[in-house]
Amino acid sequence: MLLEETLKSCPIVKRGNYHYFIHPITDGVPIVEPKLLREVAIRIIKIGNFEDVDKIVTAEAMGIPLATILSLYTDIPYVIMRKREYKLPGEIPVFQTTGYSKGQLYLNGINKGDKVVIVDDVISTGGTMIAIIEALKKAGAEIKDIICVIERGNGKKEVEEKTGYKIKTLVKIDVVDGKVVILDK
Ligand SMILES: O=P(O)(O)OC[C@H]1O[C@H](OP(=O)(O)OP(=O)(O)O)[C@H](O)[C@@H]1O
Ligand code: HPA
Repeated sequence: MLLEETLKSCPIVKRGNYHYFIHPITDGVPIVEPKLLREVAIRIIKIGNFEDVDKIVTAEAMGIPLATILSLYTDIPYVIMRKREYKLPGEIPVFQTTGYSKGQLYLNGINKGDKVVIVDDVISTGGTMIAIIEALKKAGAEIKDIICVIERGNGKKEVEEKTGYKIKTLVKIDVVDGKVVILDK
């Protein structure tokens, strides 16, 4: 499939000690082909539970194209956790760490009791997913499903153990000797 094929040939750069892979779905670079975007969206819809869901939730920046296409296919609205503070009433700030960055994420637009599906491009250390789940719990949302396109490292397992939620992914990878390798899940 196109997702696996494009991952195998994508470039790797170092960000501190972190070997960062650069791929259209995770970075929008060098170019996002509609064929790939469609394949990823359809694969997410096939494994995801979008029944009776009020909102799709994602994190800035690279969850946004995914949430947009999923929203168009499912007719479910979406909420973006932004890195910018808006100071709106009820805004929920949470701390986010990744393998190469630290910062804040801000949640708006979720009401108590909302049924949500979380979607993101990658889960690596799991720091971002922990922040998203924490914010949604504070908002009183009911998390119906969590789907990430790509998993690498131990983040998925750690978040599952810590939170009790199951995280679905499309592909598991590792970065070995400057290359992406596809792993069995
Ligand atoms: O499991 P983790 O180690 O937290 O890594 C995963 C997160 O890293 C990336 O986000 P980033 O904050 O770099 O923003 P971007 O979408 O702008 O690249 C990606 O979009 C995930 O949200
Ligand atoms: O290696 C990566 N590449 C792209 N996005 C990411 N988000 C976490 N890790 C990565």
